[in-house]
Amino acid sequence: MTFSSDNLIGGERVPGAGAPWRAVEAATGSALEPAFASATAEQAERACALAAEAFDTYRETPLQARADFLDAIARNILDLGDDLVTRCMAETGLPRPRIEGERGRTVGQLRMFAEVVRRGAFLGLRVDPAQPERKPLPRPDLRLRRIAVGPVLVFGASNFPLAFSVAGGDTASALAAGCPVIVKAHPAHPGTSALVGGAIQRAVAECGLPAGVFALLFEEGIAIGQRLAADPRVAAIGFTGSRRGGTALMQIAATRATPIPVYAEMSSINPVVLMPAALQARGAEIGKAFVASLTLGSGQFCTNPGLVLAVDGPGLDAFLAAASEALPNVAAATMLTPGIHKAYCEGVAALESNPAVERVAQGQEGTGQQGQPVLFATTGAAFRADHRLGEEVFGAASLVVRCADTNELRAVLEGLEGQLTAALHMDPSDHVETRGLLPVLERKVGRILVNGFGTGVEVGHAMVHGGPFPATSDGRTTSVGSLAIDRFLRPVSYQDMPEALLPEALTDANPAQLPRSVDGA
Ligand SMILES: NC(=O)C1=CN([C@@H]2O[C@H](COP(=O)(O)OP(=O)(O)OC[C@H]3O[C@@H](n4cnc5c(N)ncnc54)[C@H](OP(=O)(O)O)[C@@H]3O)[C@@H](O)[C@H]2O)C=CC1
Ligand SMILES: O=C(O)CCC(=O)C(=O)O
Repeated sequence: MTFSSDNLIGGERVPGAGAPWRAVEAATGSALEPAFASATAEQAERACALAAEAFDTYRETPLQARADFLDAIARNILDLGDDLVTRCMAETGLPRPRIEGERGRTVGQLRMFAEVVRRGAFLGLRVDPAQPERKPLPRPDLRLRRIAVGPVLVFGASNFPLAFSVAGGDTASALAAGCPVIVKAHPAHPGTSALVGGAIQRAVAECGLPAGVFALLFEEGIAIGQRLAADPRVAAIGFTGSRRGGTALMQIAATRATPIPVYAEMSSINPVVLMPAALQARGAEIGKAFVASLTLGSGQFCTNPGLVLAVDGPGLDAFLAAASEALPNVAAATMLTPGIHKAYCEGVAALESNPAVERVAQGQEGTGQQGQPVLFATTGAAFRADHRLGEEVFGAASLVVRCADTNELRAVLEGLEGQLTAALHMDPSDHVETRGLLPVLERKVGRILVNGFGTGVEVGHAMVHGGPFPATSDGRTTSVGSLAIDRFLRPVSYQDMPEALLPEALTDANPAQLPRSVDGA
């Protein structure tokens, strides 16, 4: 399979400059062709200029045309066929079913946003007709719509090379909102990024859109990403990755002459709360299911269950026994990058050396860049006394906290940082006790789920994949599901604007019959 390793800017392929670098085959560590060269400062500047130039045209494209564009991207990604799957497997070490499933999710996500665009409800149209006779003062005519915020900078994630990367949720929701997108490809999967970027670039041309609607820049390092984040033409940033990277971008965005929002998804340990009746009835069954979720994708999910909380007793013992039986059967799996593998090994070593922590079980030993799954346990008191025990170890490691009673369990929850998810395992007789925990969980997490695990986010209209800091930089929103479009929209109100100058959707005729509220109804 051959493909261009050039940056994609303004409908053209533009070779980068500087020392060439190559993708690494995750399983073997060997270099993969072709060589990539990082984008230059001038190329970043050009991508921003073209995005700004395209903005006013793109945001006013008819909704049907914008939806067709999203559908065209989906089609072009599928047309890449097995070339995309095999390259992605090589670069990430993730198995075929996972990559094929993720491709389906990516394409489905684009099509969902196409449908959202066609329906038009995202525009949030509101009309308050004038009341010239109102006393003591007449009321003006007010009409509101939401417009796109401007060019959006997206950082592809290492752990979801398709669904959270070049054509992932951030890109799909920004394009749906009417924002041009500049992607900084993750250097862990540049070939995958090049293939998907080509699919988007072709869709831009096929749909007759301005070429600045999409750009893809490669970089091994952070200088170009930081330059793009600081560019005055960039209006918002989408990011999935480390807390360090996310907070660095938040800092850049907040200290620009014109600060902009950063939607960064960062670290989360996703508490799993095992309620007493559920534990007593099926502790062993939950233990087995937990191991499956913990080790999925070598644990490289931000929704990975990194913390388990329960009141100590025979039910928890049964859970631990089942998990300890299942875990040694799990093979070590290749991790995404040497850096992520190293960080995982260091995180595990820190837990191993903590005197308040015991290792309960581990999976099979790995070689090279493979991560060995591991399960630890500690007490509620120890967990509350040492904040390091609440830090994310990205990979298949988890910590069980034996709580003395429900009060201690609640105190542990109260002490947690913001999280993407919390999973409750409970039976009907646990309802009263669980009700008492819900206000705490609502304050701490973006999604509360019952009798399951958070890995494998459903892409839908009622999904929240977000949460208070540090799970994300802005807990008021989501990066998965149709609500993600709200991040890239801003309301504009038109007061006493002549009908001839109003956006079509706000005219009395409303020719496309888009949904809108009148006087709040
Ligand atoms: N919560 C989550 O969803 C995820 C968390 N992680 C965590 O992140 C760790 C590293 O994984 P990785 O995916 O490489 O995440 P990083 O945050 O290190 O990198 C993500 C992207 O952001 C860029 N970047 C990183 N730091 C900066 C910065 N200071 N300024 C500008 N750009 C920056 C990277 O560039 P470049 O690589 O070129 O330097 C890369 O393109 C993992 O071990 C894990 O702990 C990772 C994936 C998902
Ligand atoms: O669990 C999922 O499906 C999504 C996880 C995720 O968003 C991530 O790991 O970055």
